[in-house]
Amino acid sequence: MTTPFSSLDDFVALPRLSGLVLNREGTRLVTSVATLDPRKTAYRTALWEVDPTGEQPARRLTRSAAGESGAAFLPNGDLLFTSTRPDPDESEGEKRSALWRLPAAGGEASLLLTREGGVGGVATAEAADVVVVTGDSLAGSANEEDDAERRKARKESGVAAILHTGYPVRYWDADLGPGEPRYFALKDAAADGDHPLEDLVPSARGGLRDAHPVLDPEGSALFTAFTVPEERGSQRTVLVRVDLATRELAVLLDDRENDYSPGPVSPDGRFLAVVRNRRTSADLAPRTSLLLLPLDGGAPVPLAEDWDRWPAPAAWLPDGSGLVVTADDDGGAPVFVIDTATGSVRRVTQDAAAYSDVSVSPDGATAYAVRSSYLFPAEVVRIDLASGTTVRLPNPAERPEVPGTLERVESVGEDGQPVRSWLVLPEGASAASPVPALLWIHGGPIGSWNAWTWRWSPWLLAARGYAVLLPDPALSTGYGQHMVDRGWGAWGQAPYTDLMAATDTLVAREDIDGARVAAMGGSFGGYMANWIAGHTDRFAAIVTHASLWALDQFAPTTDAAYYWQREMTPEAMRENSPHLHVGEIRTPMLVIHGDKDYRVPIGEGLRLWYELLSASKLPADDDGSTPHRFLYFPDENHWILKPQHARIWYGVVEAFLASNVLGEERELPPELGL
Ligand SMILES: CSCC[C@H](NC(C)=O)C(=O)N[C@@H](C)C(=O)N[C@@H](CO)C(=O)O
Repeated sequence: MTTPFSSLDDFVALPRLSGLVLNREGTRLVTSVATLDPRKTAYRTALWEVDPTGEQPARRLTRSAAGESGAAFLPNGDLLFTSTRPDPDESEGEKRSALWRLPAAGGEASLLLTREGGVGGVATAEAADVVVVTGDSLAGSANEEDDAERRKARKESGVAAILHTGYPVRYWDADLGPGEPRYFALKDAAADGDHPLEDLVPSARGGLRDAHPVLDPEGSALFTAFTVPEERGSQRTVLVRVDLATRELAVLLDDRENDYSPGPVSPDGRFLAVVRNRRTSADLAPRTSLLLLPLDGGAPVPLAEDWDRWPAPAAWLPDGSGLVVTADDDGGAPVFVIDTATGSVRRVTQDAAAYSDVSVSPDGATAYAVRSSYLFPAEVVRIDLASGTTVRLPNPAERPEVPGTLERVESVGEDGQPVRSWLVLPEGASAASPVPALLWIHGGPIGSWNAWTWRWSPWLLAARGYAVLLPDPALSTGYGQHMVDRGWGAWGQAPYTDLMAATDTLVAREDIDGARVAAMGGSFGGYMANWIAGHTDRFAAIVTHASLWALDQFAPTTDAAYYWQREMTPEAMRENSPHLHVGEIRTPMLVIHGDKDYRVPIGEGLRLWYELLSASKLPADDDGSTPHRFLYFPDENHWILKPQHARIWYGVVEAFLASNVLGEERELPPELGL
């Protein structure tokens, strides 16, 4: 069967949907769809409208070469979005992200706000014409004019230097500073004319980094996580309230045992749902729980404290009787409703899919969400909150047909813990015709194989005849706190033995050829791939993407050193570091790394590569030849995002597996110039 997964060109051209917002009346849904640009070298995002009734086909709302994102409705139905499209009133404007408004009544989108430091995100109040935008200002700028002048001076002098006094200095793939995130109030966004900005937290410093404002329904206050620096390069996030009229900032929750971030405000404005993340240590694994914080000054009350899942709050029921949440659960992330009076939890959606971006209709009967699974990419659905019946609405794109089947399988860890996996089987797999297989290990490590990702598509391998096992070993979410606790600070133990147990179950199947099995992982999954390489020879090949190699080097050089240093003592780093086992590696390895990876810095990939060639049991020969390969992306980050690079990534992985697992040679992508 030919599907889009048979051809890498077809695969990268599949449209990718994300995000969903609902207007106040519950009559309009807007989502984003990324498609290839005409040169096929970048993705371009446009906004699409999806009919909540399911009667009309989806229709495209925006169209520009720059693309659009960050959709948010105003109470009057106008749609705000961000875009770097050109300012129609400036012939030679610089390309920067600005705020645009598409009128509910129809017509062209107009430019609402442009500023030198750009517009990052936008938050709107449900019942008032109040908008808060996020955007960068230089740390020393007194106001918008001053900021524009300082930026100009910096640019004209060609100075890129940044003087730091604190930590962190980088995030993901970007240098932090001298710009810092701020929140700006923009009044009367629905009206024409100028919209002066008010800097709501001028003393923010780095406090609003990686935070998102949540507005109350009346637009009188915003709630946000605020990062507070601590001694020795550490930090915590506290919960703050900013009064939009007075700009007064009040700290609502702050202690050294937890990080806090805001969920939605109750419809009556009396309660804030709060996510509490326990501060980790070598002995204490992460734990996520919910609080209801009375906004009249009362003490926070835990919600559904005994529920052994980690909820992400999405929306309140309009009468305040329930909080709609999603939570990882056994290879999915269903929608649940928590009764706010009793804390009892009711599962709403019943399928094995992962839900996100949930909003609730004004009558409280219906929810709308984005849903995906390993069978289909993200799509917009309508959910009957009483029955859980879920309907796929007419979407901007059809589901791509997949070349095989998906099964849920179980194995047993050394301590008796059930270890659950998704198994992708290619067409034709049978006892008479057993197929080669790939163990694909997820990252995080706190996470789960429960949603479609474009970066890790098992179907491309299935289309080439491989079975792909996607296991959730120790440290995975959706199986209770114990599953996380049993792997915490001991990555080379239960996570590794769980993966081996899952592999044992895989190769015991009659439809799998146990002699032709490879292992692969990215990021923390790459760490596990490296650990596997030094501890077993059972795999014919190992692919390790953006992987942690030498933990004592990784932990202080990653962009969030404090996070990993809390989990790993120096002794735990020694006990769990793959680089100390390089001398045991007898398996051909494909190392992949992007130079702009600040999460797992390139030093990990460089050192792994040199140590493989110089110190493994498969070192480079005296003529320099080696079974190992290093695929290096000078301009990609932790993730390989450019469409043509994704094509190269999958092409090289496939050729490496073919050579080492199947004993077959494949042509490498010609763009590699070999
Ligand atoms: C403040 S660092 C938190 C670790 C972070 N965790 C998650 C859930 O992503 C992380 O970036 N871990 C990486 C080492 C990693 O494994 N990332 C994976 C999973 O997100 C990836 O594919 O990027």
